[in-house]
Amino acid sequence: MAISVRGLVHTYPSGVTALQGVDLDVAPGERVAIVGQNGAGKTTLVRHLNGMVRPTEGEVRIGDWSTTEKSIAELAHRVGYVFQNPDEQIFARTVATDVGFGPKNLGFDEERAQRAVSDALEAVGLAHEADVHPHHLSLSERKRIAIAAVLAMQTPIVVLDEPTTGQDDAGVQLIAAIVGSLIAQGRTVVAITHDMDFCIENFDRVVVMAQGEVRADGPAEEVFADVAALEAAAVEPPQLLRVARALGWSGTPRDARAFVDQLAQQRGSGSSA
Ligand SMILES: Nc1ncnc2c1ncn2[C@@H]1O[C@H](COP(=O)(O)OP(=O)(O)OP(=O)(O)O)[C@@H](O)[C@H]1O
Repeated sequence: MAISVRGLVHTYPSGVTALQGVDLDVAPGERVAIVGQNGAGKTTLVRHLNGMVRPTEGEVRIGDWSTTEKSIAELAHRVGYVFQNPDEQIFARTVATDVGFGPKNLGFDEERAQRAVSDALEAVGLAHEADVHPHHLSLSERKRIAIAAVLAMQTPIVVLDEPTTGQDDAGVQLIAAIVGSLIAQGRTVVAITHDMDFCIENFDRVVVMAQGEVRADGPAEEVFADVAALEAAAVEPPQLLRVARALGWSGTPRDARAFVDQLAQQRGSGSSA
């Protein structure tokens, strides 16, 4: 399902204007990462997608719906939102009840709801914790409960706010696999991330925000090659790219495999650039 954001301005009651006129189109099935410093407006932008925050000016469309005409409950059929802090999202006494809340609220019948819950818990590696109280689990596990709760809603659009925070390598790999599987199912994924390695390895398109504006938007390779835009937005390129630049390479290796291939090529050609 497509997302269309037009001329979006948001001013909080405190008087802070967090978005200064944002335009963004996301095609159905696309995966987009939003990056930028703290306070750039990323969370404010994505909270417009499920109606938690409403435009001061401009419009947000989710498929053929304008968010201003829909309630949060209606928008929940189309947009699943995973909070940055899982404790803002988790409230039930068992993991399974928490993950089952969304499907139940969306009107899934008992059988579909149960399957949605068990598939989602399986996907995040927590099937064995279904009956445990979420507060007995670690932050990284609670984060995965929050992801499962949104997966179980089977929405065409999934928004992830800082999904890899607090995850170890295995957790990051698991989240990368979830993003891959959502895309394979034709769903649209929008993720805010400060983890540039996760970003370049898993997202084809990167949107850079600073001071409530989109400063760069395009294929990951192009955006991360735009040194001026990254510096202006105070975004550090991914680790491998920094090493590649230090070596004087012009290419943009997106993961360790691509880096090693490029290294082998350079050695083969006897060149340093
Ligand atoms: N509920 C709120 N009330 C008032 N101001 C807010 C509120 N939420 C965010 N802001 C302000 O709006 C601006 C943008 O914040 P936002 O959280 O959208 O940025 P962000 O890029 O998501 O940052 P972070 O990476 O820290 O989450 C900041 O100046 C922030 O202080």
